[in-house]
Amino acid sequence: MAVVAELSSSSSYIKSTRLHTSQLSISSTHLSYLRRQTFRPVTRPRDATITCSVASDQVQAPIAVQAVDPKPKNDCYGVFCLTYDLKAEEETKSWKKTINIVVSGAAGMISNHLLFKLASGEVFGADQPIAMKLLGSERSFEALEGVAMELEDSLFPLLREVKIGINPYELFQDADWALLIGAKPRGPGMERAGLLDINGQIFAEQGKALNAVASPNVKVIVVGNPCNTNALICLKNAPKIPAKNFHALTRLDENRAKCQLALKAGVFYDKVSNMTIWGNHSTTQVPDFLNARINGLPVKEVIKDQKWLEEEFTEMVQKRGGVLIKKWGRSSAASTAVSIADAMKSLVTPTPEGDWFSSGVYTTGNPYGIAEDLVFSMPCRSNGDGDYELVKDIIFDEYLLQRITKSEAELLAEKRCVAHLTGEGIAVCDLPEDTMLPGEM
Ligand SMILES: NC(=O)c1ccc[n+]([C@@H]2O[C@H](COP(=O)([O-])OP(=O)(O)OC[C@H]3O[C@@H](n4cnc5c(N)ncnc54)[C@H](O)[C@@H]3O)[C@@H](O)[C@H]2O)c1
Repeated sequence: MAVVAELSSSSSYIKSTRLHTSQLSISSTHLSYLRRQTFRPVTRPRDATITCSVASDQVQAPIAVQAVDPKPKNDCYGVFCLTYDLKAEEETKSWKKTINIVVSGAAGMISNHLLFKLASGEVFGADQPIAMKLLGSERSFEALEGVAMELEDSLFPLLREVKIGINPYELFQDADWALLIGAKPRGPGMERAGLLDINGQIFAEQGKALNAVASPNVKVIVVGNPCNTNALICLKNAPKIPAKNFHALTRLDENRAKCQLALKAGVFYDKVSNMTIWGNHSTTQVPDFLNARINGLPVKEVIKDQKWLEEEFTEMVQKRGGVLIKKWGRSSAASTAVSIADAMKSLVTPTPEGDWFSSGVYTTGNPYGIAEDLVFSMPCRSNGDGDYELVKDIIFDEYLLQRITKSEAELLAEKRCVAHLTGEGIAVCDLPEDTMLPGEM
């Protein structure tokens, strides 16, 4: 049986293509084949949609390719303007509904690793189509095009749509996930308060845009620093979205802590579990060796060197980012991207029995006595539906409580410093000290 694909919107498109059924099936490999071999536009298309009609067990003819109204500039990028008709595909029950993922700072170093992991299916699985909306700054627009070109050339079967732009209100439309990475780095001589203000404004604006146009159950992971307070600003500006849906990324810190414990204990790092990072993603963060386990045993039963745990280990995790900059000449990007993918996977797959993961989440209602209305890294578990709950059976000692209190004080001060961005009045900046981000020297 032969099927026909026709494009009618523009003479610069291939007008008609005949395919044999052997070339068409519902597998991602074949969809990739179709994209590669059949529907490649002659010039960059902006005004056509391809509709594929396929049955679950066999291909149904014909494949109709419909012209649609011209789309506004940047509505889709290049080959991704040739979108498959997902409704028809969903009828086959072979493909899941497309997930809309927004990535801000998409032309930056972290995104350069992350986007390709997401598009390959690593987070959501090999049968989950995704659409990517890439948000950049005005300055990075050309670079965004470069990123989109690389995504085109990667021929990812699961990547159904790519949009690039600089307007969050356009790109956040119906977002299921928002990975907010884009932020300004702290410049020479800039006070931490200055960084809080300059980046806080970005996250206030993006919170408003999420509130206006994203899916009401969008999951938001804030990576751009200072990420805890940026996440707080973002959620305060998005009252329609549950505060619980906002996360500040502390997974990289958790991964670093696991690695150092494994190294000291002489075991492979998959033997380290129950690792909590408490508090702020700054040098006041607290890697919790009291509750962590190695081979199922409390860390302190395996690593008996309390001084190393309290001093060397803690400081090593807190300052790992700075040491890496010294070696690399730039901040960690690949391992940060890995940790973002880990953080997402932790929310969409059930947490292994007895284990947990760290994430900077909203403190209101927390069982640990941490001040309410902050975004604070705490131990979480998920049943894989995108939501999480805080872990209850945690033990504390004086050392741990003292450290947590210090990080809490820092976050309370950061919150006062951005009151003008959270709708809580006039900002008063009395930061206890100019602590650094883990990636600063
Ligand atoms: N939470 C963590 O664990 C962690 C780890 C590493 C880095 N970070 C932070 O992540 C952020 C990004 O790091 P990177 O290495 O990718 O930086 P980068 O400078 O390579 O990229 C940042 C990108 O964001 C863009 N950008 C700036 N303002 C924007 C805005 N308003 N909207 C959209 N895009 C905007 C820039 O043009 C740039 O392309 C930094 O704030 C960094 O401190 C966090």
